[in-house]
Amino acid sequence: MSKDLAQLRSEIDAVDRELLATLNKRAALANEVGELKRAEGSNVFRPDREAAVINGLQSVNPGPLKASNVATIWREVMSACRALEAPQRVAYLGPAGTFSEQAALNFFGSSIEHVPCMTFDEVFHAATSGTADFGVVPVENNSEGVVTRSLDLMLHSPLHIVGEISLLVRHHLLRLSNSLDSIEAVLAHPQALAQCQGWLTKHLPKAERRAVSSNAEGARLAATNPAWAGIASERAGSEFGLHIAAHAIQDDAFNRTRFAIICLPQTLQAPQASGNDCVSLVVSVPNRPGAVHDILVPLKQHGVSMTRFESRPARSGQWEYYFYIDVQGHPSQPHVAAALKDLQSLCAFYKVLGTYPVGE
Ligand SMILES: O=C(O)C(=O)C[C@]1(C(=O)O)C=C[C@@H](O)C=C1
Repeated sequence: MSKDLAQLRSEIDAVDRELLATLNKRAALANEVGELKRAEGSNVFRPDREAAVINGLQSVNPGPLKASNVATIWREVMSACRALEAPQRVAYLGPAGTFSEQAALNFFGSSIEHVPCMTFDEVFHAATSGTADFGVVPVENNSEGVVTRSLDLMLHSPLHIVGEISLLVRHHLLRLSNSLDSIEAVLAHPQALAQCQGWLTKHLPKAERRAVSSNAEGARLAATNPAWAGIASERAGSEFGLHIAAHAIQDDAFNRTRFAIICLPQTLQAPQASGNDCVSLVVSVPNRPGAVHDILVPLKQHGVSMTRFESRPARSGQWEYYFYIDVQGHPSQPHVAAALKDLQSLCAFYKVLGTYPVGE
């Protein structure tokens, strides 16, 4: 005879108690690891170890839990254990409810100390000055291209990139009512206004588009005036008590943003090779014909794939540029090391922004 609901629930209760005892045993072990690390002065956050834990469990997972469930659960378990060792402070473009905050939570799990900042400059400053251990900044959107301020700030920053994460970004039109009538202004970050420009032109041609410091800030302001609307996430909408007047208004249905995880080298050194890695560089070349072509030759010669090539003005008053280049691989691989060495010898300026596992 099959079990009834009460029986099944009482079995679930018993398993939950076993799980709780086991999780606490794990947390106590992590506490001991924390003491060891404090004694030797080593880093608490070890993303390479966390990835190995998750991969190891996925490889022996008999189901019915899916591999992705295993990853989600253990990311949170390790986030909680890590916070017992030492809470990791993470700076991002706030206020609460931004996609940057979501990216921080997806990467570190929810047991972090939040350091919301007003601008990207402030995120860099927080991570450089020690107010935060890590920063999370958007670097690229698949429909709008690079986030120029983040790239410009990386150029002279002592921070390096230790990880990346990409998010599917769905923008909603949020306001105090759920209609599209009588909207005088739409307030959002310039990137979001750009990502929704087609929809805005079609549905709200008369509304002013007002750039503000973040989408969540736009949502916050929209909650103060019934004639204003914001463009932001569902979370920002609930945070400020707004209705979704129009769902998913971004022009590209597969609108994704890539975020970089940045920190001082003493907080976390470049992660070891994971098997699927990326090196981010910024270089400039002497101002002569063919110089840009020349720097690509070593990559071809050593069989290294380039996954990104962006240029930014050098602001020297001349027509000079910095080139942001991502290549596949890890410098511990001889062909990657050889390609980078040859490339560096051709550059007037060469800086490795980071070596890190390719994100989801
Ligand atoms: O193995 C470690 O170094 C730990 O600190 C333990 C642990 C974990 O919970 O498994 C926690 C934090 C680290 O980022 C990696 C793993």
